[in-house]
Amino acid sequence: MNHLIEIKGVTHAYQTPNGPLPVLDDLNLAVPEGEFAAVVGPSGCGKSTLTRLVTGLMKPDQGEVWLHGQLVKSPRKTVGMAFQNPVLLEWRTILDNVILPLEIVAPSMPRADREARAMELLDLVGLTGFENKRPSELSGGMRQRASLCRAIVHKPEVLIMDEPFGALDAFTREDLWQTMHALRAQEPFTAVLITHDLRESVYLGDQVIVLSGRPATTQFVLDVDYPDDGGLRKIDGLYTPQCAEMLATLRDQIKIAQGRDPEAGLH
Ligand SMILES: Nc1ncnc2c1ncn2[C@@H]1O[C@H](COP(=O)(O)OP(=O)(O)OP(=O)(O)O)[C@@H](O)[C@H]1O
Repeated sequence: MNHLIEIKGVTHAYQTPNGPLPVLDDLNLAVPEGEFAAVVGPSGCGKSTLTRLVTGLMKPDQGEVWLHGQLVKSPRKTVGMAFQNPVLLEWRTILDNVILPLEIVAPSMPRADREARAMELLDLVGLTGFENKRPSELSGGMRQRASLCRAIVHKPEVLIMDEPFGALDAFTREDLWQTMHALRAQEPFTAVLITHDLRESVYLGDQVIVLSGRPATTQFVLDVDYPDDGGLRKIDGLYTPQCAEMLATLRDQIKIAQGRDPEAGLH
């Protein structure tokens, strides 16, 4: 199979005043082109560290990260990023914020073409009419929609998302989940989503990767078999026995990752 992202035997430790802090230990994962991988694991296990390695912002002590058949040795321009707090520039309009990656990756692209590309995405996420507003004039959910447009405007080879929906209320979050599927249907991309929300991981993921406690290794991989509704994933599907079973499996795996007994009660 053609894997767009391959992480092979990655081991990493941070150097701290108290000595090395091992964070990742012989971590392996592979994401095929066009697939959406959700990564879950105990708090502090090393999920964000993993994103820094995939984007080339850091080099692992051992092991290799491959993107599109190329060994990652330095920061990659062609990666899209979205974070919990959308870092939009207040002195730019929403349209100019979305255009920003094109200014870096495609400096010779005519302004009109950049605007057309950004407007196409803003339309897809329901932000037509807000393109000339400043970020502070938008709600948190709208800002996150704009930030998702900015993350994919330059058609990145991979989209990395670190808890992009974590700070949103439950209704807005579900709206954004559906927006993600709409964006993918329009222009397929390969994505890695870091999340603490197991329902989110199942709704959005083609595979869910459970990391062990720190130092993290790949503990379990769930291939998501979402109830099919004519090729569409509906939120209601989360409440079917099929999804309940996947969620129960993931909950048990998280307990194991935390060093708890899945058969035990709350404690
Ligand atoms: N630059 C750094 N220097 C030293 N230690 C670090 C550094 N960055 C992260 N750490 C530590 O490494 C561990 C893993 O951090 P990381 O942010 O990757 O975990 P995480 O799984 O994303 O956490 P959370 O689930 O809480 O968001 C944590 O204990 C953190 O304190």
